[in-house]
Amino acid sequence: MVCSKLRIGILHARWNKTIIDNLVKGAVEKLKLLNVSEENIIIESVPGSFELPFGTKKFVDKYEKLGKPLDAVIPIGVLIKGSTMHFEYICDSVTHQLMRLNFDLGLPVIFGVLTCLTDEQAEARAGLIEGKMHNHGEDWGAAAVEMSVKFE
Ligand SMILES: O=Nc1c(NC[C@H](O)[C@H](O)[C@H](O)CO)[nH]c(=O)[nH]c1=O
Repeated sequence: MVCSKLRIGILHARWNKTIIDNLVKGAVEKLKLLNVSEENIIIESVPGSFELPFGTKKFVDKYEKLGKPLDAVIPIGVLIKGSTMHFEYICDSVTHQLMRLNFDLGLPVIFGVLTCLTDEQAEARAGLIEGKMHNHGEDWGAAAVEMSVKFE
C-alpha cells in the first residue's frame, strides 16, 4: 500500500501535557515525512495512560464503523514514577493490554508509552533536552508505517 493512502491513528493521554505534545509532534512529523497525508493522521485523546488500552479499542472501532478503517494506531502516554506503587501497576497492565490489542484488533498497535522514573528521563525521550536522546515519537511514527505495509 502506498504510504499516502495509510490512515494512522494517534491516541494520546493528557497527563504530562508538555511531554505528550512533543511526542505527538514528533510522531506526526515523521508520518508526514514518510508521505502519510495530514488528513489521514487522526488524533484523539483520553484522560490518562490507564485509559489507553480501552480507548484504543474504541478509537479503532469508531473509525471502522465510519468506513475509514485505521491501518495502525499509536497510543501515546507518559508515566512518571511517584511515591507509590501506582506507577508500576499502570505500566504493567497498560503494556500487556496494548500488546494484546495487536492480536485482538489485527492491526499494528505501536507501544508509545514512556515509563520513566524521573521527569528528566521523560523530557529527554521527548526531545526536550538539547543534546540528550531524541524524540521517541519519531520512532513510533516510523514503526506505524513499517508495520502497516510490512507483510502486505
Ligand atoms: O498517576 N500518574 C499518571 C497517570 N495517572 C492517571 C491514570 O492514567 C488514569 O487516567 C486515572 O487513574 C483514572 O483512571 N496517567 C498518566 O498518563 N501518567 C501518569 O504519570
